[in-house]
Amino acid sequence: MSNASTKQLGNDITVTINVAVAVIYYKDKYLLGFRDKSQHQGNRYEFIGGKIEAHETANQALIREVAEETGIVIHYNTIVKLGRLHHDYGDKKVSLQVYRVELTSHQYDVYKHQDYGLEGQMLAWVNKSELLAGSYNLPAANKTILEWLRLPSKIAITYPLSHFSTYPDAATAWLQYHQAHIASDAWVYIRVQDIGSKNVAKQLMGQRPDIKVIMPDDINEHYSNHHPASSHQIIAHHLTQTSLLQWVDEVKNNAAQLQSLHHPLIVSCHDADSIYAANKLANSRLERQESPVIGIFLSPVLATQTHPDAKALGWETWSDLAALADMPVIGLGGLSPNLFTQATQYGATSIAGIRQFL
Ligand SMILES: Nc1nc2c([nH]c(=O)n2[C@@H]2O[C@H](COP(=O)(O)OP(=O)(O)OP(=O)(O)O)[C@@H](O)[C@H]2O)c(=O)[nH]1
Repeated sequence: MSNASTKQLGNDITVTINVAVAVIYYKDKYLLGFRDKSQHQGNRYEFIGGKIEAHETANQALIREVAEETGIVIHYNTIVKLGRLHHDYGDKKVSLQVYRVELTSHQYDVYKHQDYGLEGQMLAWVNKSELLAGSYNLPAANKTILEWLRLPSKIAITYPLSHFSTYPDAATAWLQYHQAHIASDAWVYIRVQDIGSKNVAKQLMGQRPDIKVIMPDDINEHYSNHHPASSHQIIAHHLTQTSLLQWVDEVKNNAAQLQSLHHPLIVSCHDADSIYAANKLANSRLERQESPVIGIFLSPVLATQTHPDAKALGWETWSDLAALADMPVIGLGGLSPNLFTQATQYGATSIAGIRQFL
């Protein structure tokens, strides 16, 4: 990997600096460095990282930079790719390759009182909630990284209404079940497919104001315009693979519709082509300063009861596909919450499901 790629456009030569960035954390504590005022984007906090040298992979650069700047050896830690993003600071263009690195309790104990890094820079362990609330002044490109970090480790998906079709009143049964079973403050993808379900979705949000909701994109209008009270609960919109590919094909009206989605997006992908489409969408939204694509549901990892005809990818193929994505990847299909650690070893930032996640 080259540390700088050069693009010539007429007389305008722009150099992009490739940077490896480590989001180092232990439980709710996140490690920030402070950039000296003489540096680019100086007098701001940053995640530990630096330029990728010509002979290095991003991963190698990450391990080297973390060791050089802090002394922490992360060679044996699980390193999960969060995403890649480009940012033009005007005076400099950067391409950040961002990874999440969870420290062991021993590593945290050793380094938690280290106030300065090995290059003399100030270090700080900060609370995740304050970091995400914007309490620390970071370079502008990091805004998207903070959006990615909002994703929880587990996401629940609701049952389809048809799951309750044997009940005399399926909608009431659906509502009662989800109202009682969703964990507090959980992120829930309310997968509603018809008008009747949309109504119960609204009722569920009313009964459970604590939950953060991922909504199908086609009912954005419905909720934003008619239910502003519950719209603060909508944390992201979901885009099916079909809608995503239609966007790429620039199907009539679809692009405009996507621009009208003001919340972050989570998209579904099942193959490499759709992941490339998701990358394209993410890039375009970044350039237009629209809210970012914060994740991909990549499925099915394993065989599922809900989609018995879909061929499972298996962890190895899933992992190869996840590596292509420029944003966090959520494992979906045949998973249970206790597979989270295993999933991270294959590159998942989060896992999702219906059964056992509710
Ligand atoms: N380490 C780090 N760099 C970041 C972050 N966000 C961000 O935009 N960058 C940008 O990525 C580049 C980092 O490379 P660097 O730290 O080696 O660059 P530098 O020019 O400050 O270092 P140098 O003095 O060695 O040339 C800088 O342009 C910096 O502004 C971040 O969270 N961490």
